[in-house]
Amino acid sequence: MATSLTLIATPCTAPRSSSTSPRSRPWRREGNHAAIGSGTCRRRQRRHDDEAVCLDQHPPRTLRRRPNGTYIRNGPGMWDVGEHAFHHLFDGYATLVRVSFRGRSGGGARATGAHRQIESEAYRAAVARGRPVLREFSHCPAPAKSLLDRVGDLVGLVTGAALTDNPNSAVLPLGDGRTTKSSVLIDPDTLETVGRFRYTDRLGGMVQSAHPIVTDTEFLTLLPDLVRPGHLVVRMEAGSNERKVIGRVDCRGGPSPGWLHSFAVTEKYVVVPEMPLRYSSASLLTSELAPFYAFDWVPASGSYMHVMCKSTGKTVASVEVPPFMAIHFINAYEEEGDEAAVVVDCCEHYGNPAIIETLVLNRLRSLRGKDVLPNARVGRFRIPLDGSPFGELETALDPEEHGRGMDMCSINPARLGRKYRYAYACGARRPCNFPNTLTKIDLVEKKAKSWHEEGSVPSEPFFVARTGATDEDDGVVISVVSSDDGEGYALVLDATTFEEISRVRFPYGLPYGFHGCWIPGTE
Ligand SMILES: CC(=O)/C=C/C=C(C)/C=C/C1=C(C)CCCC1(C)C
Ligand SMILES: CC(/C=C/C=O)=C\C=C\C=O
Ligand SMILES: [Fe+2]
Repeated sequence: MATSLTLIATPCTAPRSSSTSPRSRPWRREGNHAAIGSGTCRRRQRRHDDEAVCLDQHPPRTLRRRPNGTYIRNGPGMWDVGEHAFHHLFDGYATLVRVSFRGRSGGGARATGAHRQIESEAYRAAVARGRPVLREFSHCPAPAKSLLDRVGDLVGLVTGAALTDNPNSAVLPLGDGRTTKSSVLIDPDTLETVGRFRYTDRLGGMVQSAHPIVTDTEFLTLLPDLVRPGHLVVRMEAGSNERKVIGRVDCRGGPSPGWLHSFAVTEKYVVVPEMPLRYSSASLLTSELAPFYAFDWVPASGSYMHVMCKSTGKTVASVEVPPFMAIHFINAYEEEGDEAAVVVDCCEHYGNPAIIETLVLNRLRSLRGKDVLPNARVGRFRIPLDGSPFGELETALDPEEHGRGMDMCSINPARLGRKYRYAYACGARRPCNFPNTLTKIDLVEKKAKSWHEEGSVPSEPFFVARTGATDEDDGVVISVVSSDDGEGYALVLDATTFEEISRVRFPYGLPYGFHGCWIPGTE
């Protein structure tokens, strides 16, 4: 049986029934894929199946770092449907990109690539009707005209059926090697949408963190509770379809939970962030946009970090912290001793939600070369475990090291929840309106090394360890790049030196995308 993968719908996981089997629909490539970096829309028709692509020559010293396996990346690749053009980067219908590397001992190497739309119900309905039908990140469908339809709309909002199931953020292989969890199941070879996941529990959860943490043994995620403001921390064992509640964290500020795109874990704890960018219940109920789409920015509500023990479900620390704005958490670890604490790192936007507006598509397309990317840093929280009411937030290294911009991070997964040294992220070479470098951040030396190519927009640098590696940075970093001329390639960097090993050219432009995963090949 082919390995299946989980695509985590962002963030609506409401299971939907479907009358047509996704398999019965031939794949079609509607709309266009706009490489946001170049601002061009490439309308060349392409089959979804493999296109021959070549690996550039490798300098001999890098041969032992040649990857062997498949990289799959997800992201919002289609921003136009019918006459409708989406407004925000996060609205686009999910597009998968796959690059399969076949390293050969003693010489050559080959790689093939493919891309394909995910057939979520949101995507299928939009294609069928020639306009978006469900609520996307920045788009609310027009309210129904008749009273009956309005009742239908309200039911849709309450049950979550009106919210998107467009899974445009992450793609995760489940640790059980058996099957996949979450809303959309993907065949990693053909990228075909092969089914939908149904939880067997009754936790509901219209909305969940876009970045569940998946290991060989478990799947951890957070479910926001908008009725009694708080978060459920839930766990699903590998091989099970049933999420179980570990515990609940009550919100300390605001009328609703903070947006939780991602979160962090240590070996013993789950860290639940609560930032002032909070779900807008009014927006969700009235289907009207809030100042930040589905969110309000409520600085007066405060910022907090909660730490829950994974084994007991008890909240062992709940501290107020300086205001913060973070979409992505990098990693966390425990510090023992007299001053026991949990250290949590994130891509922090100086407590400023402006990054959300920066990602509006017409700004990305029209402000190229203008220095309008808001500053960001590696924000390091220290959460004391001695009952103190406050936690600290400091800047982990001089942000000039990464051009005062940073987001879209990865680490060596072997360091998850443990003390670590290296983070990989997209950084900035200014002036720019979007992260345009790949950066390797050394959190011990407090230095960064960067890769940059004029006019190119690289996506998240994804770390893949070398088989048998023991050093934290022994491996490669993979990123899919949209180049200035609208073309696209997958880039492989040596994670130690951060020098280029190879690039795999796609014979056509690729859309910008978000997060990827790695499926090791057979040796
Ligand atoms: C891709 C990414 O980073 C974020 C995407 C976020 C989405 C699609 C969020 C959607 C929504 C909420 C966060 C709250 C409920 C409404 C809805 C618009 C589905
Ligand atoms: C692309 C992005 C932030 C860039 C900031 O500099 C965030 C994407 C989030 C999706 O997962
Ligand atoms: Fe993300």
